[in-house]
Amino acid sequence: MLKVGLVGWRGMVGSVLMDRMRAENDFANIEPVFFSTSQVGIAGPDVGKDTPLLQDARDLKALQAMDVIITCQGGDYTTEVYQPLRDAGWNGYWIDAASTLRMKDDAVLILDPVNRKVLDDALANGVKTFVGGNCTVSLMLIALGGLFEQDLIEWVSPMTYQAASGAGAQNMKELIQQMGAINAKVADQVNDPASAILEVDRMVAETMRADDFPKQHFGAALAGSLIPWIDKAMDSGQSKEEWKAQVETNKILGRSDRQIPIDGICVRIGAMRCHSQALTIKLKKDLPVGEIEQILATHNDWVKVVPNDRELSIAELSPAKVTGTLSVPIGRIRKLNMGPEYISAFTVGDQLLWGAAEPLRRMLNILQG
Ligand SMILES: NC(=O)C1=CN([C@@H]2O[C@H](COP(=O)(O)OP(=O)(O)OC[C@H]3O[C@@H](n4cnc5c(N)ncnc54)[C@H](OP(=O)(O)O)[C@@H]3O)[C@@H](O)[C@H]2O)C=CC1
Ligand SMILES: N[C@@H](CC(=O)OP(=O)(O)O)C(=O)O
Repeated sequence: MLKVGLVGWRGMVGSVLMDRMRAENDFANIEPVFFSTSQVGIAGPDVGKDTPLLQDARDLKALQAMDVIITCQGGDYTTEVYQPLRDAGWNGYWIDAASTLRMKDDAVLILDPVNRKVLDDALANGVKTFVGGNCTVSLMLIALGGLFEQDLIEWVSPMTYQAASGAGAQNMKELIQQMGAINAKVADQVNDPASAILEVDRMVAETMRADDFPKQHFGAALAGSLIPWIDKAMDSGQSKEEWKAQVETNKILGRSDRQIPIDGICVRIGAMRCHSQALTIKLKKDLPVGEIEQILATHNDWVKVVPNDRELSIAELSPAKVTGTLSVPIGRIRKLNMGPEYISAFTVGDQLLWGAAEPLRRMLNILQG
């Protein structure tokens, strides 16, 4: 039985990972050891079997006793601990949700429904470092897996609508505070059938622009508004989130030769934990929509093709419907006026499940054969 160290298990991504591992009975097949950076020595979470008290996540000796370490603790922790642990001679499997190691040559990106062969080859070649991809990238690949697998895509331009959860737990709370602050200011007028909507709108705008509007984490209004920039700025003019789309997609697919161009604009919107993406795709050839839908639908167990129908699109392609599930619906698939090889699509996925936690637990299962 593999001795598995879990770090970051009580954070937001870690909690989703724990829920999934409990639901799939993953703890039955491993010897779990829980680590913490702040709660050393107290009892760990209930996983249906005895576990040692919480160990110090910075204790290299304790970490070296693990066959596998899964971390959702974040990039700073990875930066602090990973290399010293390797330098100390630890040769176990490191499975990480953070982006820190993603572009290292000796790290492979995990998304097994899309790149199982890349993962199997890596394991056969002795790779020991496996990193979950960026949430937007992983969700796009689960949705478009069939077209990528058959090498039918010339390029993709994803325009994203990303949830508050991608920025962290505090940001999710701030979004709700913002909604509450707006409602509190205009509740009487909203409930008064005789009130003038333009006056309500003026009060809302004033509330969002006020100095005391809760925006400590986002730095701007998200409720009733949006933020057209996610992560740091790159020299290319892209945001780092936009830069990740091409480099990570091609790395997940194991393409080192000809890169598939992928570029668009990433936008934060007031959804809770589902990222949505409007995709413009140039195919390598003119395929009937029915055939495209068939290729997409049969690729994996989680993608769900939604017919390009008004009622179905509204019902199925929404963060409210998808949140908390592993389903990745894709719809609005139609030919664009630009030409027969150009199609549109719209996809939604829970960024904490396929976007973060799920690839990690599946990698652990792959290690167990
Ligand atoms: N948020 C996202 O969408 C995604 C995040 N990631 C990666 O995962 C990392 C972790 O993200 P996320 O889960 O959002 O981070 P969190 O801030 O929710 O958790 C990180 C750590 O904070 C500590 N912590 C302190 N106070 C609390 C508290 N009250 N409740 C829970 N934990 C607490 C815990 O460590 P301790 O027990 O040691 O105190 C915990 O493991 C990110 O840095 C990123 O690298 C990857 C993909 C998506
Ligand atoms: N940047 C993503 C969330 C995230 O954590 O991404 P990454 O794992 O690439 O750092 C978002 O804001 O929605």
